[in-house]
Amino acid sequence: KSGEVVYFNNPMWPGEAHSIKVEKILYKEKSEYQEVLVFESLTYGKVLVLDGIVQLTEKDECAYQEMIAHLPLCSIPSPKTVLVVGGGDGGVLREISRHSSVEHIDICEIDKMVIDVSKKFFPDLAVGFEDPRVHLHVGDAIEFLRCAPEGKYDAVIVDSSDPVGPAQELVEKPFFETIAKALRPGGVLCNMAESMWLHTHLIQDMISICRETFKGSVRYAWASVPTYPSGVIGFLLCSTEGPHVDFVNPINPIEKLEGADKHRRKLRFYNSEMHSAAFALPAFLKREVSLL
Ligand SMILES: NCCCN[C@H]1CC[C@H](N)CC1
Repeated sequence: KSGEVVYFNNPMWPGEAHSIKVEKILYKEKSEYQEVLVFESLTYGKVLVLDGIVQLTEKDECAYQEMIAHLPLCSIPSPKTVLVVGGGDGGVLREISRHSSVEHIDICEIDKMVIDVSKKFFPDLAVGFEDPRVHLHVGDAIEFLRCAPEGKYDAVIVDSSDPVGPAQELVEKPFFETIAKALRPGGVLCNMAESMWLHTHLIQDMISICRETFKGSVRYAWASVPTYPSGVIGFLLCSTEGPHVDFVNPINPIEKLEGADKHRRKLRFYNSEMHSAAFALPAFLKREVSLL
């Protein structure tokens, strides 16, 4: 209710809860897949919640959307064909469309309600759907990728919710194998990869699977997102066999793209320094997930 504080606790982060003060509930319905909630918060703008898990807030969504899109796309010379798995709020599409080299963007989102709710309550994110290069597929990404042509994509971005509920299968080996098949040689994957403080076992499992599945590089990066549990979120960057990809030093720096579009919203988080810094990892993580 308005004025109350809502507590987000979940088996994904036992023994702790994150709380945000609610000003006004704006939307609350059950879709075919999950409960969709939107509320106006006191200090983070509007907030999107799926099955009791914060997906984004207007105040800090820039960190996640900009990093998950530009870490992969700035790591290859001239991305042309991109696939987004999930991402129904449109924020990642908004970021991909900054890249003038991109000619075709497929997005596969399972829950139409997320798209409709974002268009109604989060126009600054849903603007991503207006780009003429975007081709929307409402359905299960497992099926979509099973049928995807071999070597079609330069980049795949998996902007998923937590692997509990609809996104469960998106961290399993068969799914990663279909992504590797759909990527061209030297193509790149950027996958949401949870919290270094809370999920090192899951991160280790994902890294092991990706090391077997992607014969290029596998690197872990992270960013600060205050409204995600433990205040950080990780990204797993993988490249397929082929032209070497150096994820740490962006070959296609965003700064050369900026200013191209006067009326486009400015970047609020990502830049080439943040890109490189994102791959610096704490000692415990390097040890625990056997990262070089
Ligand atoms: N496109 C909005 C972000 C979706 N990804 C988030 C990653 C962290 C999760 N705990 C919640 C969803």
